[in-house]
Amino acid sequence: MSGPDAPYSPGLEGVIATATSISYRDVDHEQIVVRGYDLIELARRLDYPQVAYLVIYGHLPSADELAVFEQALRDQAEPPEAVLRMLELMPRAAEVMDAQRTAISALAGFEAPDELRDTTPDSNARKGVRLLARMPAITANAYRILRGLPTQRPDPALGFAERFLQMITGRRPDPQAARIFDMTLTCYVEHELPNSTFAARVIASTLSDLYGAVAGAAASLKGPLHGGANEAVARMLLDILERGGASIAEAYVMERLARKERIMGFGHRVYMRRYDPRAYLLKDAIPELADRRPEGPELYRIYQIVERVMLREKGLYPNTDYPVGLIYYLLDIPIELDTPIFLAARTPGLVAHVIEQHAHNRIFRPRVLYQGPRGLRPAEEGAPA
Ligand SMILES: CC(=O)SCCNC(=O)CCNC(=O)[C@H](O)C(C)(C)COP(=O)(O)OP(=O)(O)OC[C@H]1O[C@@H](n2cnc3c(N)ncnc32)[C@H](O)[C@@H]1OP(=O)(O)O
Ligand SMILES: O=C([O-])CC(=O)C(=O)O
Repeated sequence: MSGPDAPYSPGLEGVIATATSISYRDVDHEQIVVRGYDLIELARRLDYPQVAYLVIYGHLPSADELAVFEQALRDQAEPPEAVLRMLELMPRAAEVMDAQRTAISALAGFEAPDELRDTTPDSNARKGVRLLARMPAITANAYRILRGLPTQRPDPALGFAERFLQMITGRRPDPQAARIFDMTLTCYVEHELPNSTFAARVIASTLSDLYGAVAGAAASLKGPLHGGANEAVARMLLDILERGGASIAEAYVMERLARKERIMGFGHRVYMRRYDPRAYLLKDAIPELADRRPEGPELYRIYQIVERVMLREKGLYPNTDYPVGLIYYLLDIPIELDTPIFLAARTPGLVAHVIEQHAHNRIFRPRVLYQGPRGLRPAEEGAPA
């Protein structure tokens, strides 16, 4: 069925919008299948660059392939100076995610015109690796520039996650921080067809370029119903702490639910009544990290109470953004960087989807269920409107 007779599904719930061989949320087997592997096993056993390679190229890298890939991520880690200078012109009150998205758009201008418009898998992968390499410096320095801090240069002696965290905090991360940060990046790397990936594919389906598709995905990811939830989680946990801590956590949630407000970091279109496997994995990192900040243990108690109340009252489980909001806070990451980091980590997934869309393209152009008036006529000249 097509056109006005096709069934209408608000929010496209349950609609199969594309075929893909990149990833799939297998609800029945409680697995996130990424290029045939279980994402949770990948996050447990491999480093982020290995998984990023898998997502972009479709197979796990050999030792040589990984060495070349990591070298490319190091060699291309510095964004053009002009992009950073452009960020300096943004108002200081601007949001970091908007600055990051602006920098992504600006990077398109640094590609040779033929390369920018080239939609072949090779060219998209080349551009995608360049973008991924630059994402940490762009993301960390978007924050630093807006907040009047000195910019940081990527340290080629460090691995991807360490390099990223070092530019954010300004100090070399210890092994525990680097390992857990790396694991969060892998958990974020790819997740079937969320709103942001769909946005990227819709944009790519006009044969628009990779940078435009990723910038569009960034705009989508910013929203609190999607990636913006990790920031909202951190702010909520701190709000509960400030208002009295664990002793008021249950009442805090109950009041908000009574007002029909959403508790960020819970619920999911695909998981809805099940635990997001990434959230299940990442929650175990919290007790390990809790003592890194004086308020950490109390925040962890609040975290557990909110989770319990949400399950009891709404039957809803945490999604990935719930543990990540607290983990990033415990790692001394400024809250306004939480969602930009999610986007940086999701870059390989977005690149893979743009490659796939361009390689098997058909433009997205759905229909509507029209509910407006018909048959109206503009007023005759001189007649009252
Ligand atoms: C990495 C990610 O991007 S994961 C998603 C991150 N987003 C969030 O954490 C934001 C909070 N969660 C939500 O708003 C939603 O669960 C979404 C947007 C993720 C999914 O939305 P949908 O699939 O459209 O679910 P929908 O909004 O229809 O919710 C179904 C029911 O659960 C309730 N519900 C869903 N999430 C929540 C929540 N976080 N808090 C309170 N109630 C909720 C809804 O009120 C609704 O209840 P009702 O049937 O009694 O009206
Ligand atoms: O799949 C979704 O809708 C959101 C999500 O969990 C993600 O993008 O990681």
